Amino acid sequence: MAEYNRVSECVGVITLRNPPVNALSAAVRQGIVDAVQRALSDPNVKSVVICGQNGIFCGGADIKEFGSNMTGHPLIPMIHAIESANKPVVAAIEGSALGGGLELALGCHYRIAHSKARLGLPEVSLGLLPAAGGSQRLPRLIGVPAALNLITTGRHVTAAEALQLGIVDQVTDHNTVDAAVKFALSVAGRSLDPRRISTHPCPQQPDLDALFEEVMQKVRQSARGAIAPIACVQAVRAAATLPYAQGMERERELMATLFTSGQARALQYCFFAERAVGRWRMPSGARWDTSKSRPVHKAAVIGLGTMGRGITVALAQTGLSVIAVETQEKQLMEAKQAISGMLERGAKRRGVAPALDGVIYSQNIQAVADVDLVIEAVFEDIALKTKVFQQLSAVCKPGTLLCTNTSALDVDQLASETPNPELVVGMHFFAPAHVMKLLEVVYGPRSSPQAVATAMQLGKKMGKASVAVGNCRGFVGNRMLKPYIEEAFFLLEEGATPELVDQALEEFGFPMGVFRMSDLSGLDVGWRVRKGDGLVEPGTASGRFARIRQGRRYSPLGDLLCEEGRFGQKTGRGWYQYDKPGSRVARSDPWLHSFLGAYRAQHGLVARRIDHQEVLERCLYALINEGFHILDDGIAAGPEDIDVIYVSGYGWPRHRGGPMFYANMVGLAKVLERLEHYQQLHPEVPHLQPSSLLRRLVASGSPPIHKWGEAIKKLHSQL
Ligand SMILES: CCC[C@H](O)CC(=O)SCCNC(=O)CCNC(=O)[C@H](O)C(C)(C)COP(=O)([O-])OP(=O)([O-])OC[C@H]1O[C@@H](n2cnc3c(N)ncnc32)[C@H](O)[C@@H]1OP(=O)([O-])[O-]
Repeated sequence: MAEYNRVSECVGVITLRNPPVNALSAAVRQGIVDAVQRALSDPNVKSVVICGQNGIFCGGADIKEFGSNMTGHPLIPMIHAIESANKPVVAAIEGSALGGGLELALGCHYRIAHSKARLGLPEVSLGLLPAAGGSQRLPRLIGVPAALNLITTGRHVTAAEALQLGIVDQVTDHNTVDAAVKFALSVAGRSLDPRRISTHPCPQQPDLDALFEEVMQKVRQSARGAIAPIACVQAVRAAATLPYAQGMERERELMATLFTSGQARALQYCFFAERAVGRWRMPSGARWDTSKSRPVHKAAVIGLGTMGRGITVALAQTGLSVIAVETQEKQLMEAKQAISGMLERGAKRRGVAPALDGVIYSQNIQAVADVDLVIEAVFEDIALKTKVFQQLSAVCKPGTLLCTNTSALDVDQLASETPNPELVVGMHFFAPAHVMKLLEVVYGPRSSPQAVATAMQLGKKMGKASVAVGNCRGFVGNRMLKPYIEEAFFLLEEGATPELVDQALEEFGFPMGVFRMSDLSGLDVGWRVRKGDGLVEPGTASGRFARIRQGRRYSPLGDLLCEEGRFGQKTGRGWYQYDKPGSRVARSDPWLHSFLGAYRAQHGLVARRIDHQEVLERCLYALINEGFHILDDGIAAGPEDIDVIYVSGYGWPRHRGGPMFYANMVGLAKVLERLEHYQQLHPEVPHLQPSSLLRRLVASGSPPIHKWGEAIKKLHSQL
């Protein structure tokens, strides 16, 4: 797991070998300890180089070990042994040096990085802190402000930035190990005292208290309840104020509280879930590893509204050539200007040239004749989309993949309008499409595995968290959102205010509560859908029966607001009021409160006191319950798929792992019991009726989330 060789007569080279990222497993740690001992005890060896195989230095501690009882040689004394060695040790950093990998490099006396390498301490994103001395060495090396930035954000820096910050001593464009060996030879015999970072004091910093106070405030605000970023600040503060040994003790204490926390478990679950969704599978048995994607060199986007523009930018930024089609000249010109602006701003941020020439604009759908893939992003109207699909089928070369960016329409119905339904998939982007991480790739019963593989591959290329999901109303994300929003409406009827509901959800960790979110996305969107579903009726009727539609409880509150022209931020009025249309600062609206009072009086509803716990249970458990239905229906392949969708597209707090992980943490029996409780109180609300999968999982002993897959399979086979 760590190979030892002697090169150039007198340099001991230790190579970490633990594919794919040379994580510091127990075997690797033992290998390093043994190899260091060998190098130090060999009188012919004058200096040592540590590197990693396959072009990657080290991805850090082995995260898979965290779930079990960690055994083997601990990391901290291993790094200490390297730092206190009496021969120079040089880290040769290729690929990545992350977390424990960078901490290992910081224990070395010198660091040489390849120009393409990335370095960082991303432990915070796993709910941890750099607890192998990283929180104590990095501030000593690069100063408190820069270390705070890196450790609290977990961001990866380029080799160039690492050089500028003083993290590495040299950057090379050539073979890093050769450069490190050469370097190691050149420093052999030099005093190592100034190179032992733990012996340095932290660089002086004026107004240390004010700095920490300011950073702590900022971190608390952005952490939204996550505890690791706060512990990271506390650990760096220890580095700045305490001698090294005491700082290490503080680092250990803080890590101990984080390590066993539910948040760390949730964040590490998210890390693996994001990778697991790439290994997609369909109910037909088609899978990621047996389905070959098609190459996509040229793509087209039809319809250049908000979504189409974002999709065009996302495609162009991957280096594809894109034909952007909009039939109206004025809209085309406006879209061109907007897309160019987005490309320019994005390129500036990333320090690259904007891909302006990659986009060709056209008013004519014939222009897409030779593309490999089309993404249709016209208005959400099945008749219009059907027409576009029929045109595309006539125009495109054989084999072109036809994708629809719909948020809820029937992908299979669209597919049936084309001569080749196997070439049709949904690509559900989230606004703004060039920014939001999530992409739902929707397969219908006739979509070919190759079409799914191609859309998933393209999503990956665009840097999206792509999740393959089955075709149903709302797919996964929006289908689960429906009961969540409905429960929020019902809570208003029963006595809550938008402020109370939003506060409960924001304290839980959502960036915005359901009402602030609706105001942002526009209340008219849901109104249009409800009208299409025949749910909207004139708002004059009163009493309980006026609130039953299609046999189930219905709240017309959202419709009534829309009838008043209150569409949210864009009209300056919605569930809140805003200074002017388009303004983002939501203020409580006395009109809304008296409107709610009058509404309750009209319908004979008596407002009662509703607390945060009820808000969370009603909204979140209703959403989770729908997640169980989705799993039972085979629309999502596993709980990870649902959780990745919610964390990357719906603002679910990452440190709570996603709705299904959260249900697992709360306890399935408790979720079931609360749903049963609310269902008894509200029998006319079907989405509070516990899903049969949830019941079956509880009856089979509530297996842990990583075993649900097996349980679902077994439960299905018993039917
Ligand atoms: C006391 C301890 C203190 C210490 O401070 C704590 C730490 O170091 S905490 C650690 C701090 N370090 C981090 O947070 C770094 C986390 N890692 C990364 O950010 C990326 O993996 C990396 C940039 C390295 C490569 O990106 P890429 O090329 O796109 O590749 P990819 O991402 O698709 O991964 C490929 C496969 O490797 C797997 N795997 C990866 N890392 C680890 C690991 N550490 N362990 C185990 N496994 C790991 C990953 O699951 C995947 O497996 P699979 O079965 O194929 O799905």
